[in-house]
Amino acid sequence: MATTRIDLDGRPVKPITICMIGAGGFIGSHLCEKLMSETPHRVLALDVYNDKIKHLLEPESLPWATRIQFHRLNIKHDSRLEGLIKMADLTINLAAICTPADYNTRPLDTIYSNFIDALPVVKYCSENNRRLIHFSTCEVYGKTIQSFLPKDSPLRQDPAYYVLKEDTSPCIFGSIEKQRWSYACAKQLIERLIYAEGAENGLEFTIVRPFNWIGPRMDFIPGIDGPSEGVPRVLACFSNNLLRREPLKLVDGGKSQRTFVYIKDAIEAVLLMIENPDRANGHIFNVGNPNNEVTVRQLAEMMTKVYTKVSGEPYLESPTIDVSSKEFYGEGYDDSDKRIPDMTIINKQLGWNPKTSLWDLLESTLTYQHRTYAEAIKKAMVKPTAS
Ligand SMILES: NC(=O)c1ccc[n+]([C@@H]2O[C@H](COP(=O)([O-])OP(=O)(O)OC[C@H]3O[C@@H](n4cnc5c(N)ncnc54)[C@H](O)[C@@H]3O)[C@@H](O)[C@H]2O)c1
Ligand SMILES: O=C(O)[C@H]1O[C@H](OP(=O)(O)OP(=O)(O)OC[C@H]2O[C@@H](n3ccc(=O)[nH]c3=O)[C@H](O)[C@@H]2O)[C@H](O)[C@@H](O)[C@@H]1O
Repeated sequence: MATTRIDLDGRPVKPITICMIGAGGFIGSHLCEKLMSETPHRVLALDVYNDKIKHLLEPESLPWATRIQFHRLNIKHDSRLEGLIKMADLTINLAAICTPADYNTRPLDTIYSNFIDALPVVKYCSENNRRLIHFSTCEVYGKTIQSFLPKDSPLRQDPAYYVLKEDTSPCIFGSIEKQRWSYACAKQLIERLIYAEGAENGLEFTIVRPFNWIGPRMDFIPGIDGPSEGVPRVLACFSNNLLRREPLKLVDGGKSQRTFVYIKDAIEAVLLMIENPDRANGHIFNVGNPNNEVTVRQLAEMMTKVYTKVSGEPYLESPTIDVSSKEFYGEGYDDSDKRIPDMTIINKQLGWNPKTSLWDLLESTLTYQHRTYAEAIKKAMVKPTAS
């Protein structure tokens, strides 16, 4: 018998129905796993694909079979959307094009996916008085103020110029021809629309700004479970290079900095938002791990060390190679220099803090990558490619 769940204020948590749009993706699949295995909540899982949640949908004998339903639909044009939102107490919208390689090469699809396609979701929630948790991105902060200071300015050491805070930090993007920022700008505008729906029409909303969540099932390995010319996010790119024993490509020397958080830590934060509406409604939350900051070059070096450990394969002589962003992503690329989340608001509202170090999260993730892909890659590399 499942024990009754208690919220942060000691009150019993009532089982709810969640309409999860984009449930078949990286974050959605981990969120569905958590909800099914640890809570009594029900999930209407909406997505175009369900490969990453198939293990939750079959067989019928699974203990949670009656609590999760998959609906294959594209929210761009599907009349079932409003009905599914009305059937649920809460809608979580994860649907997006969210791989940087698409932002400057498919800017229209990126803007439509991250702004236009989200409009009906917000409208249906507001008109039907349904709570919304919307996934934005830490990319809405763009570049830090520090990155515009003179190289030798002592102010560069002052956190006020680089720590990113939900209620005070500006959004600083590159110029219009830097089409990389099509995604972040679309996310910013949907945030502003949601915030306005809250202010003017009383929409109960929470906005999540993930700071580089990484773990198993993130994106795809090109040529194995995704297009061979596809360019996924950095974890999958570097995993692919390691699996194929190729040098890891460092865009513009890998100087950019990121903070990475383990997907399983981040999902705990989302569950707290789900089960503590009084503490989460009306808030924007940074969800990241400020203690896990590395440059991309340091990430490559650490992943190489961890991979050698989990695979038992020897080091490569030249583990990395520098490439220009123009060569790697094409015209219009630009980058965030540094992403350190301020944790004040999420600490105060939800008492959440990440636990897993970068080394540990890479060890479990690369163990998964090696176990899942090593054989398939070996076969693919032996088989001559079709001439
Ligand atoms: N993973 C991260 O670290 C991270 C960081 C910042 C922001 N985010 C945001 O979190 C959300 C989820 O990210 P993710 O990493 O799980 O990405 P993902 O690409 O793995 O998942 C997105 C899912 O949405 C689905 N989808 C997209 N368009 C759709 C449509 N029109 N109709 C139905 N389904 C559609 C896709 O099929 C996919 O399964 C996105 O909004 C993304 O911008 C993620
Ligand atoms: O995950 C997030 O929090 C957000 O950031 C990501 O943006 P970014 O971190 O720039 O995406 P990656 O593709 O993971 O690139 C990270 C860094 O690694 C670099 N990189 C990537 C791939 C590679 O092979 N080599 C390499 O040097 C990129 O240039 C960039 O500086 C994506 O925009 C979204 O998932 C999300 O909005």
